[in-house]
Amino acid sequence: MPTWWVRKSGKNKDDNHLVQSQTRCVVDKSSRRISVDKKGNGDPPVTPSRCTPRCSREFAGASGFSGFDSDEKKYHPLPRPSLSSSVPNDHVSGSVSGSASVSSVSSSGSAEDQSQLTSSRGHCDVKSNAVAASPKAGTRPTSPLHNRLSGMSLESSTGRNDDGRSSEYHPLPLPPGSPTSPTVVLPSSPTSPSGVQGSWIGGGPEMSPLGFSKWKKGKFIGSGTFGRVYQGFNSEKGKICAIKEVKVISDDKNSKECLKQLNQEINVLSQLCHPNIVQYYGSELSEETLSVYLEYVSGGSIHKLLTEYGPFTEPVIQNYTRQILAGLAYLHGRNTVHRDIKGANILVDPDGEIKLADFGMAKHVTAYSTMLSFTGSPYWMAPEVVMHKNGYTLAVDVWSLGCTILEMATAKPPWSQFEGVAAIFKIGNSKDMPEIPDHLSNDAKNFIRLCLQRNPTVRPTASQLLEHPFLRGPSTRVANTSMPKDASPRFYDGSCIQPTREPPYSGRHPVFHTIKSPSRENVRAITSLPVSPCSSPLRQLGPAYKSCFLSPPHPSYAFPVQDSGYNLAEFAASPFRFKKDTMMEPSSYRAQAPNSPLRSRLV
Ligand SMILES: Nc1ncnc2c1ncn2[C@@H]1O[C@H](COP(=O)(O)OP(=O)(O)OP(=O)(O)O)[C@@H](O)[C@H]1O
Repeated sequence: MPTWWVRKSGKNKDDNHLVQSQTRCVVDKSSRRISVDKKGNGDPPVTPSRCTPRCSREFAGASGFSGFDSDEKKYHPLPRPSLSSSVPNDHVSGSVSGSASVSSVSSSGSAEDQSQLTSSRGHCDVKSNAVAASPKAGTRPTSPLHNRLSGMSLESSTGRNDDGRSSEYHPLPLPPGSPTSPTVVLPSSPTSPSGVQGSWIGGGPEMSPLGFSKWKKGKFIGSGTFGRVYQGFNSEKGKICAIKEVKVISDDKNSKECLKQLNQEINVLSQLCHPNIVQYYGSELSEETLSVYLEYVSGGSIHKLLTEYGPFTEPVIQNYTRQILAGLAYLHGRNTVHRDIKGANILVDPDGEIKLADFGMAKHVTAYSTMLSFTGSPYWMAPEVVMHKNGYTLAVDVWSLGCTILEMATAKPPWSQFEGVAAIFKIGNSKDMPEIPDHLSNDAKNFIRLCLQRNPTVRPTASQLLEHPFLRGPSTRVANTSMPKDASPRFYDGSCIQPTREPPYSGRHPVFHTIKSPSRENVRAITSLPVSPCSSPLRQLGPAYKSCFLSPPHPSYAFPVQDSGYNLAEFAASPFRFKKDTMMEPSSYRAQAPNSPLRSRLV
């Protein structure tokens, strides 16, 4: 069994070692995720996006728990828990200062992620709703984190304190778009003695009358790189949820990283509402843990299904792919990139409905920003990510989708015959296309090839791919038994709401092609040129590999090689064909000398 497929714990240890020692990339314990941060030096300033009707809600998620920088010298804002002590009303409202505090801690790519997310929401006034929205709004919590972070042990497996008492919880925010969605946002607290700034996650009447969380933690489902997942139960509504939990341990680097990831997930998910994206219900901070409450998807992940039942048939692949794309089109329509699309992060409910999950890597992209961090799971990673170019776009998800389709067809990801660094080389520095199983239809093969084009600017967008014949073929009709019953976003109790920032859905089925994909202008702005191979993790491998740094752009950046029997030109000529971006034409690239200053920071 190839090492990539072994479950996380303890697997690929040798491989991890190899990657870490040779490339200084960080490879997680599963070796399926690599992270390389690059300093955001010289980044253009992030311009806040315009205020939308949902901004106040977004503040609740964004301004609260503001992320953790891996740089130990910097402050690490933590949620401000508990509602126990009083606070003057003027602290409860007003334009949020959270973004400022976030920005102040941002220097790495990861922290920059946070600041971008927050900055984009940073100019909305939440004053008017603040006090009215929550009965608790007139009280300001003290931050038990101050005590906790000075070294308390936080091990508990029950979700309750070891003495049996419940922790104090944050009220849960209502789902996005809720008319009564609370908008209480507290300004950042002064820095605590432990050097941690406090801020508050969300708010809302999701506490029981006694002040305890309505959510009860149930059986353990599984653990990921950044936390443990449990089943949960809403004691008032009788609804099941998934609880993603991270322990808050002071002065623990790992805990901070996990908290940062979970906060990232909260920031992104709290703004999303789509049938093919796992629904965010709320989050709470107790004395010991940060918990995120999510829609429970009982079927498990595509990865799990593949492990248990083997490769999927083409109709199933079609069906799942279409739903994944629907979720991606929605996400990309909000200029948000998932960055970690793979079977393990795509859940399936018992009806075969797909839910994109695990948004810990997701990031909002603005026209003025470039994505600088190198993060994700290597086998599903796009070449431009592997090569750590000066910016990449929503197109990275399309590449990963192509890899996921291959994963569904073969029960293993592309390049799985290669280990660690070798796989990274193959993806980033070869012209090779991963093997596509022969048994797939020509439509399927063509679809995969379109996704796996090395030049991100010629990759079709998610919306464009929804129109591809592969998803419209006869087998789609056979397999299409579980399209979302209702494409409208939903409250956590199942009722539907209309998205505020999205083109309205018409009727019972989503009109996905109306979702506006980011303009090519934006893509240009996002994608900084030239290609900068010097920032690639491959560069860390030393002089022996330097020849690759001066390589001209791959010829494979041209339209992909034709597969026998399928007329790719026909697809290229179709109305939804994407345009080539002349900005990314090979002549636009400038080679960078291998001894140019290294601009990336590998952690
Ligand atoms: N909303 C959910 N409903 C049901 N199960 C879930 C839900 N979210 C996650 N899980 C399950 O919990 C386990 C851990 O998920 P998590 O997202 O933390 O990690 P992962 O995706 O497996 O790995 P990684 O974090 O490395 O990508 C997985 O088995 C996943 O299928």
